Amino acid sequence: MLIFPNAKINLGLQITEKLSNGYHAINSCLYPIPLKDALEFVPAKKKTAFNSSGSSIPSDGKDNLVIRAYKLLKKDFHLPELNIHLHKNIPTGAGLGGGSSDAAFMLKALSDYYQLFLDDSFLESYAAQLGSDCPFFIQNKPALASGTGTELEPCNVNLSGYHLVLIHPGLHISTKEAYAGTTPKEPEHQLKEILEKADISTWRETLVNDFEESIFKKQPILAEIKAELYEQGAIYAAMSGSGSSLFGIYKEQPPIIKAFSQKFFYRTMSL
Ligand SMILES: C[C@](O)(CO)[C@H](O)COP(=O)(O)OP(=O)(O)OC[C@H]1O[C@@H](n2ccc(N)nc2=O)[C@H](O)[C@@H]1O
Ligand SMILES: Nc1ncnc2c1ncn2[C@@H]1O[C@H](COP(=O)(O)OP(=O)(O)OP(=O)(O)O)[C@@H](O)[C@H]1O
Repeated sequence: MLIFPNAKINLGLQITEKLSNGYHAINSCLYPIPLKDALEFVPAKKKTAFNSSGSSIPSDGKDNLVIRAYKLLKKDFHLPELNIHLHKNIPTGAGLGGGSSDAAFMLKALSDYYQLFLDDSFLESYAAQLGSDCPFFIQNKPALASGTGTELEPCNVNLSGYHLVLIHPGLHISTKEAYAGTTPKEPEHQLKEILEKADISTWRETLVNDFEESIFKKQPILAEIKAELYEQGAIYAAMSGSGSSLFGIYKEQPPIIKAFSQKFFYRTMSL
């Protein structure tokens, strides 16, 4: 079976409280974008084997999230051994949810391929065990995430027809460290109101990623990239997730920003 896990961007990210378990309560809209990995698996005659190609995956000392997703289902359902290949296109540690997406797509694909007939809420409960961003990729539609990010409700925001510029300057930011550097606070604006009622031209003033303040202080290049995205005509620009990717949303296909396209991961896509 061959599948194409896509990435996400965050539209707004409000960090509202530090929880007793060390996690943080957030409000954020997760929005799918057409930047994809490729993931293939076939039944194996011998023990399960995993290999990957494309961009590198820094080891975090644990199994790859694809394997962790497979083991999670195998524990509860009788699944055969597999040969698995993952081709990475989505930069890691980039705030794009690439690993989370790979894991969620693996759960969905195994349920389909082996006819487990697991519904979305069941799959989301498995995904939540793999990471805060994982459940979103089960339904993979614009969603308002709250709690630690695993509580999802549909978000009626539609960016079809707009163009996106995505820049990853190659800074791998640990999500854990990013959260540790923030100061939780009550949000000034209701995310749902901004996204579902306010015109996109107002987002620049109200749609904030709370990670930016602390991360931009440590990595000023990120603030420079965001400013240049606006300089080039973005209606809205921000860092995605805990970074370090930045994105700009444009009405028309924007010019290539050569200063960045020649040295960073740089993609433009239609939404
Ligand atoms: C920044 C976001 O990507 C926004 O979409 C997510 O909140 C993070 O999702 P993720 O990368 O799947 O994060 P996880 O792998 O679940 O958690 C990594 C680490 O980030 C911190 N973490 C994560 C989520 C959260 N709501 N509060 C946290 O403090 C915890 O220290 C956790 O150990
Ligand atoms: N299939 C995978 N793809 C990418 N990273 C993986 C994968 N499996 C495990 N990882 C580990 O998970 C870490 C985070 O991966 P992921 O790409 O989800 O985070 P991210 O890009 O920072 O997205 P976000 O911050 O939005 O969650 C990587 O640094 C890597 O060590």
